Amino acid sequence: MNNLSLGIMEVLGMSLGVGRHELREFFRGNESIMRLNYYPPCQNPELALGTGPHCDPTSLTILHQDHVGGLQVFLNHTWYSVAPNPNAFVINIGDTFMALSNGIYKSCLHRAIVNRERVRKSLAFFLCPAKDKVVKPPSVLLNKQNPRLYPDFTWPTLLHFTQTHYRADTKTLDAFSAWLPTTLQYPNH
Ligand SMILES: O=C(O)CCC(=O)C(=O)O
Ligand SMILES: [Fe+2]
Repeated sequence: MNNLSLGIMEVLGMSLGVGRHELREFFRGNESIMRLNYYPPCQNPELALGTGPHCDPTSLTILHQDHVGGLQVFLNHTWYSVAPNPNAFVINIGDTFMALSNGIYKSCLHRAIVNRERVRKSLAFFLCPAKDKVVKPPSVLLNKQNPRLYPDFTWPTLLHFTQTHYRADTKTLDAFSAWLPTTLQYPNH
């Protein structure tokens, strides 16, 4: 998974015009997380969600769904189901990569619904930068027309923010950018 995520970073780096090695290098020694989600059957699936709407605060998510299905993404005011395919991964951009690409790649709002009959499992690998890496876009992505959108930060600070101050949604990076200067002023915040 780690190798695959770094390979995807090479492709994303090439698509951004920053070259093949820069992002792979950035994620060297990464602090990635693997999570198994287990969704039991639910008597009232229309009243419950398996995972509520959120954007992943991490950099890149590689998600494996089993054959049951339940992942949905939000696009143009509509929730779309992502067809389950146990032979494929779903690749999701997270907020940290949105910041790293200076907003060129966008994180996407998604959720998981439950159903009445069947257990569902999904496996998610989240690529996250090493603790001390400062998240800032490569300089080739910045110019007068494309100024910095987000401040410098490190992954543990964003993780702390989303775990204790804010439920990750489409506005996480904006809320984080507003909150960050207050923590520098009051470090125990
Ligand atoms: O179970 C799923 O399909 C989605 C899970 C998810 O979004 C997450 O773990 O961040
Ligand atoms: Fe997610």
